[in-house]
Amino acid sequence: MTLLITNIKELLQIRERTELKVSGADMKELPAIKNAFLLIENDVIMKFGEMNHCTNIDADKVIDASGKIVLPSWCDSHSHIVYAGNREQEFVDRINGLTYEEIANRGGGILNSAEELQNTDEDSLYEQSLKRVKNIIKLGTGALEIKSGYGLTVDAELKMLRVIKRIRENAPIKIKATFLGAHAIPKIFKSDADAYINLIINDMLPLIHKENLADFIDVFCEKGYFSLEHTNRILKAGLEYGLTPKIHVNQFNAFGGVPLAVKNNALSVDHLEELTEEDINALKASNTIPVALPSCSYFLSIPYTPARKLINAGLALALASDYNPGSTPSGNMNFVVSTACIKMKMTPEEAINAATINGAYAMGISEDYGSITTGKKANIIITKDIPSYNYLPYAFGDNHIDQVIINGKVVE
Ligand SMILES: N=CN[C@@H](CCC(=O)O)C(=O)O
Ligand SMILES: [Zn+2]
Repeated sequence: MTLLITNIKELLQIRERTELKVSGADMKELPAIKNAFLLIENDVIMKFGEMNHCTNIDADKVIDASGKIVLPSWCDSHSHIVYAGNREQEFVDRINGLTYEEIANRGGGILNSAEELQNTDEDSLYEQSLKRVKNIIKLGTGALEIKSGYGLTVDAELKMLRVIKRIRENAPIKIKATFLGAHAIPKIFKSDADAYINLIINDMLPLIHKENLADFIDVFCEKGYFSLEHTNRILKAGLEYGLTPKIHVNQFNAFGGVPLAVKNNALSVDHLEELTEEDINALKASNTIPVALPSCSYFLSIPYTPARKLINAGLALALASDYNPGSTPSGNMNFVVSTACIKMKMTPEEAINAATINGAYAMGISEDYGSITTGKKANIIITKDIPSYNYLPYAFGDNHIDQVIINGKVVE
């Protein structure tokens, strides 16, 4: 099956297969071809170039993209899209003056979602979550990382990870799974956090390994959640089972989590609303990619990750949604890209790089996803007729997507 897209106003994000991420000043460049074509064979990008080279191509299906921009689909490297119910009451409580921290301290927050998930059966959890996944595919997401972390018991963490596995088997997009048993300390372990950490290491990890349910390990390294010592123990235990670290760090407080993550060869460090010079220096000497989550900052009214500081220091930066019921009830990567431009002063080129190739890097899949490259997976966004790619983040409230192609097939 071949699919030919012709008369593309601008084909964005053309890269060599060896370019696994884009860093520093290079993020300002978004290699593109104007008046282009793109040929897809089965699920793979076969060929592309200027329209005047589009000769003698006999395709099964042709899409005329006159006036439209074509780019790789979004690679969302941080989500908690598997959850039960919602936390709209906490949203109203925050409007009325409570803080995220106060809500968590009185047993709400992550523990609230955990209780709801523990009481939800696996099929219902799967249905609720798959609906959200289908929704974000229509919004242009073509690769997604999904975390556990709303289970917090052996059974419920396994239930979440099995649901992620079912989504991976049934949704058309690329899915990576992360074990986040260390998302919060359950109430019954409040006065004995070490006992919960032992449960994660001695009970959860071996079972997850046995069923091959996770690619990565995550910890919420934060005051009131998991200390540096806890984080170090859990990451090391995960590494023994072949799970690469990707951690939540510096959301509210910076106290050494970033250098610790780097020491443990973390693939990514996510959040970073707080950031120190020591953190930047640690990242500079590493392959760990920082990941910013602007929708979370927007929703909680907390500081935005200082993107300019990171990029100006020569680092790569990825953007992700953080889709979850508490701090970010949205998985819309178009909003993420706009908000990064508007609030974090990223240029459209930087934001698109951060949400495609660098997002793919933050999931360890940038050899196959995140750019227009011969041989890569044909996961593509075709926009509506828009003046230029700047218009995507500029007109932030509108949906500019006309069609989404996943594995070479148009999503209905
Ligand atoms: N900060 C930790 N975890 C999630 C939010 C969890 C929640 O509030 O349910 C995040 O990345 O924002
Ligand atoms: Zn998160």
